[in-house]
Amino acid sequence: MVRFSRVALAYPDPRGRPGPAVLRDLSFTLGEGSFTWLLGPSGAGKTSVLRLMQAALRPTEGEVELLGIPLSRARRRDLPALRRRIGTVHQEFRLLSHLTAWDNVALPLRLAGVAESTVRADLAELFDWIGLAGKEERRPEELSGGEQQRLVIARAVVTRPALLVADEPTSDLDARQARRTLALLSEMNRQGTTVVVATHSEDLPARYPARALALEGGRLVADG
Ligand SMILES: Nc1ncnc2c1ncn2[C@@H]1O[C@H](COP(=O)(O)OP(=O)(O)OP(=O)(O)O)[C@@H](O)[C@H]1O
Repeated sequence: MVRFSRVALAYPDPRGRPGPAVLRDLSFTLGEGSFTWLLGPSGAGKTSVLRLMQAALRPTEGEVELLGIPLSRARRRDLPALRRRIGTVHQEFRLLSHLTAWDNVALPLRLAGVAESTVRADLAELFDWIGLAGKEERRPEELSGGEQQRLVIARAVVTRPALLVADEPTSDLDARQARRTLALLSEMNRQGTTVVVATHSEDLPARYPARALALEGGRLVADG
């Protein structure tokens, strides 16, 4: 499902030359249907790993294979189709403020050309699932932080991605909302989606025991 083989990553410096390596010699495999925590202090490289998992970047060295596709061999024009099979939940919500809750979640389906009758049926079910039935016409600013985050999760899973990647999805939420968000992610996992969640919280992984990859200085320092 996800395979990193001796991956190194360096961002370009302001002159376009490779800067220092922020990921080094990273190798691991995540099986289909697995749930994985990605742990490590700020700057350890968690977001960079997730950006590789979203096919938003290619590694400087080594290979990243996503859903059976090695990024080194993927053509640029094939990447959008691959990215559509990967759901992402970011630190910042990135909801579109001028659209209603309903239209934010409907957007990925409408962009994919899904019939409006299917959109209606799928979204009605999703709004129930995230506990936002009755708030479909609100704009993001009229929802609480926890509600907005659940909306982001609905938007990430509405296309039924094979892989769901979440970067600090609970960092701005209180403990109750954080647990609720995690419950949605683990429910997706129980239904077969491969899930990866980056966090620097120690509390959440203790609550949802699963494999944990720990990064420090761009290297894998623990896997268990
Ligand atoms: N676009 C970029 N250009 C240059 N360097 C970057 C870029 N993005 C991240 N870095 C550097 O890469 C290293 C790893 O950053 P990354 O964001 O992956 O870590 P992180 O573990 O997700 O941190 P945090 O928990 O603070 O989000 C850091 O030293 C950071 O400064």
